[in-house]
Amino acid sequence: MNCIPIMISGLPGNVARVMAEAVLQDERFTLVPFSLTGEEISDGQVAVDQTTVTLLKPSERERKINEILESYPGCICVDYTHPTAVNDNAKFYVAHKMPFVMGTTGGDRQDLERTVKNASMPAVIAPNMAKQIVGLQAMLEYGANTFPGLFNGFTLQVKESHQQGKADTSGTAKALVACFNQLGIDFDISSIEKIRDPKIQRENLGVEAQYIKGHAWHTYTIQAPDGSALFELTHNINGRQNYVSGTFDAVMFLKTKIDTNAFEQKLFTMIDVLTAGK
Ligand SMILES: NC(=O)C1=CN([C@@H]2O[C@H](COP(=O)(O)OP(=O)(O)OC[C@H]3O[C@@H](n4cnc5c(N)ncnc54)[C@H](OP(=O)(O)O)[C@@H]3O)[C@@H](O)[C@H]2O)C=CC1
Ligand SMILES: O=C(O)C1=N[C@H](C(=O)O)C[C@H](O)C1
Repeated sequence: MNCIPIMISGLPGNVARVMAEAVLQDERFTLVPFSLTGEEISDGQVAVDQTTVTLLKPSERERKINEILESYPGCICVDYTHPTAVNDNAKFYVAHKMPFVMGTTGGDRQDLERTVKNASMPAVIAPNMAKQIVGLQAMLEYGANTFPGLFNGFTLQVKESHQQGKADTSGTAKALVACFNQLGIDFDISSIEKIRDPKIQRENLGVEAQYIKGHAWHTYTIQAPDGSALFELTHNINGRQNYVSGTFDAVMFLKTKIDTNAFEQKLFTMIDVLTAGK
């Protein structure tokens, strides 16, 4: 089988590096030696293992992309960049008919969905690519759709802890809050408690030192108004390896859709990917 060319956007960022290294280890894929990055980047190239990747600033990408696509036909993009880049990057991929997996959170999510729905190629968009968390999301969505209002009047507390540099409120937490809202709980995403202080993470939460710079710990606490019932859901991810398998499943999902020309629908979620892989 020919290798699928993968362009990882977001190098030299944390997740993009993990993904690029994993692409190099996976015989299904070949790493496109270019990466969309930010305007402030100083170095023009980064090394990923033995591969030199050229970084393309927003001001440089238009000039290079046609040559890249000629050299790597069928290229699929994987975007792990920055909330401020989500919408422009999606528009860039769509303009150049590049299917993509958008792992980056934040940005204008309604605009992102509109961009993909009007595109000629499909995309997978998900705030979390860890398959077990996607499964939890699917369970909660089922519950919310099947038993709307089940938790009417209950209260919710959401705490999410991530590495200090995380720019935005967790997209995963926002997605689960939407399910809790449908279940009847009045809660606004602005009330999500963001924990970014390494001291609190170490001493209060117990995040291991090795994961302080890369972890995603979420706890959702639901209580009955009279205090007679309490429910708690926690999902803690340490490091970034847990996102690789789901990301690559999303790439293979898009490849199958494209090869079978079966994509009237353009916008897909990780629940679509998980369901297809049952
Ligand atoms: N869906 C999922 O499963 C997961 C999603 N995420 C999300 O992925 C994103 C990246 O996380 P993380 O790697 O930790 O973040 P980092 O800050 O480590 O990396 C972000 C990278 O994006 C680059 N960047 C900034 N602006 C642009 C732009 N306009 N175009 C292209 N690249 C740009 C940055 O470059 P510069 O240094 O120049 O700013 C940086 O290298 C976040 O939104 C995070 O929430 C993270 C983990 C899992
Ligand atoms: O920035 C991260 O690290 C993560 N971001 C995603 C989010 O915002 O939900 C997924 C996970 O929490 C890790």
